[in-house]
Amino acid sequence: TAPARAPAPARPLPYEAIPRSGRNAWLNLLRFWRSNSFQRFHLVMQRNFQRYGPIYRETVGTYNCVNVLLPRDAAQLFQSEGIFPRRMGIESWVAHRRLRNHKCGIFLLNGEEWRSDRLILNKEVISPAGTRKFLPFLNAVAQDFVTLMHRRISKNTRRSLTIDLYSDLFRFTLEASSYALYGERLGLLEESPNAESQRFISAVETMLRTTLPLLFIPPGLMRWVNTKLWRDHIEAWDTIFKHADKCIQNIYQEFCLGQPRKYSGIMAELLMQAELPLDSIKANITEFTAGGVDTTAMPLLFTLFELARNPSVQTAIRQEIAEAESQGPRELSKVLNSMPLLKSTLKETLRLYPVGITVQRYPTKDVVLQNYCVPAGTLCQVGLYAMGRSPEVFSNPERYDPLRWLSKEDNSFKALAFGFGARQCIGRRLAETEMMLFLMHVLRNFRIDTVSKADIKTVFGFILMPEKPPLLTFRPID
Ligand code: HEC
Ligand SMILES: C[C@@H](NS(C)(=O)=O)c1cncc(N2C(=O)c3ccc(Cl)cc3C2(C)C)c1
Repeated sequence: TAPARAPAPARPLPYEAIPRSGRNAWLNLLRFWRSNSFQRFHLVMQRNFQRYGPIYRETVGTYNCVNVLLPRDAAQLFQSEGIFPRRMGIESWVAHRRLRNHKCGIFLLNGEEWRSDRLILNKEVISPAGTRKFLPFLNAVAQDFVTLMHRRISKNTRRSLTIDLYSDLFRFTLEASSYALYGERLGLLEESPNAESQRFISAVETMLRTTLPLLFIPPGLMRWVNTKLWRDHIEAWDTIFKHADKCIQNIYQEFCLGQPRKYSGIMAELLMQAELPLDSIKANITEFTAGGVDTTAMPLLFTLFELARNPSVQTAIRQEIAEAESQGPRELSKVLNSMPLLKSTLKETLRLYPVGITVQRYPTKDVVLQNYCVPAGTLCQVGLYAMGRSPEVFSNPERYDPLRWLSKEDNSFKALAFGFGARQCIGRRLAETEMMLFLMHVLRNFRIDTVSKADIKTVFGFILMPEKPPLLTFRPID
């Protein structure tokens, strides 16, 4: 008898056979608008994966997208992204740039324009050499944050401080990223932070909040649908650009007076290299200034909360910091590289609270996802929030356990909070370094506790944030 043949691999099923959430696109959009479920987009996706399985198609208004959950499907998307990876654009942002005749930064660019800017910016913003140069600047700001907290506690009769750290964290991340970008201190960690920078921080919040409802409306319509929303959006953008322009003017004047001898931040390096025209430097530095505030503040808040309700993890990290310090004075990047548990803690926070809740790509060639044939050019996205909490991907997903990242398990394509490949987050090293230094100094000086141990509810406001910021208690370690 003929040898038993291995069953031929099942021919991929047609695209039309992919399970679909909700039939009518416009009905979906209406439902979304009415129930304001944009804010629960991450939870809607998680429920859809539970209902339809690891792949499903969604059509909301004009937006049609294939959603995937598993690491191997993310890997497939990465393989088919081509040399000009593309995400869904944000029309309301591009509309503002056109309205004001500003150039776009790499977040909004595509194709050759994106690639040429990105390759030049990589050298100063994300390369190990670039990171080593701005690292001391971030360290100085992290130390000033600890000084600020000690100053506040010393004013208390009790030797502790229980506060909502929300606005302090925004001041910290803006102070740190601005120092790395412009080589200038804004003074946000002083007693009376200056009002202009405060206005900038709230403008970024307003811009992000008003971006969300505009995401799903065709650009031509948005001005008429809701003029207040559109006006607030544009006004917030104008404040953001005015602030960035003021910082850029300061450093540009100094630069024209004579080239700074020592490293004075990313902007100065880009001016000196003169590989990017000034208006491109401005467009990108503005994106980095605004993109470096909320994105990095949120994971710090979530990490402090999780360490407060997981005291054994907090103690283990404090132990690791003490050991890293006990090895005598070394270059800061070496100290950070000798704290794998602290690095895994950031990964664990971003698993449960991914700032960007999805990674999107348009595959440049047909791709097979979950044995369905997905044609080139179809918008696909990896549901990071659902993946991070899926028992199919992580054992005991509800447990905050940084050690899971240090086990010999295969974690490839599981830590996608910064995206992947040539188009991954360019601020990744700045954000990681900023958060590592902040936590190293804060945990070495304070024990963190939290009033309530209950899970924090999250809302999606273009970035993932807590519905209500947790109250945290800081106790100095003598
Ligand atoms: C200083 C700026 C900056 C900071 C800080 C920053 N980002 Fe980004 N991020 C960007 C820019 C710019 C892009 C677009 C990169 C591109 O399109 O080439 C981006 C893109 C991304 C993407 C899409 C990547 C992809 O593969 O499509 C993700 C996800 C992301 N960031 C996550 C994060 C997370 C998580 C944090 C903080 C914990 C963060 N970012 C902090 C600037 C920043
Ligand atoms: C939250 C996440 N969304 S994502 C990219 O995954 O879809 C994200 C990750 N990294 C950076 C950002 N940015 C901002 O917040 C922001 C604000 C204003 C401007 Cl001018 C530019 C930005 C960018 C896009 C840099 C956003």
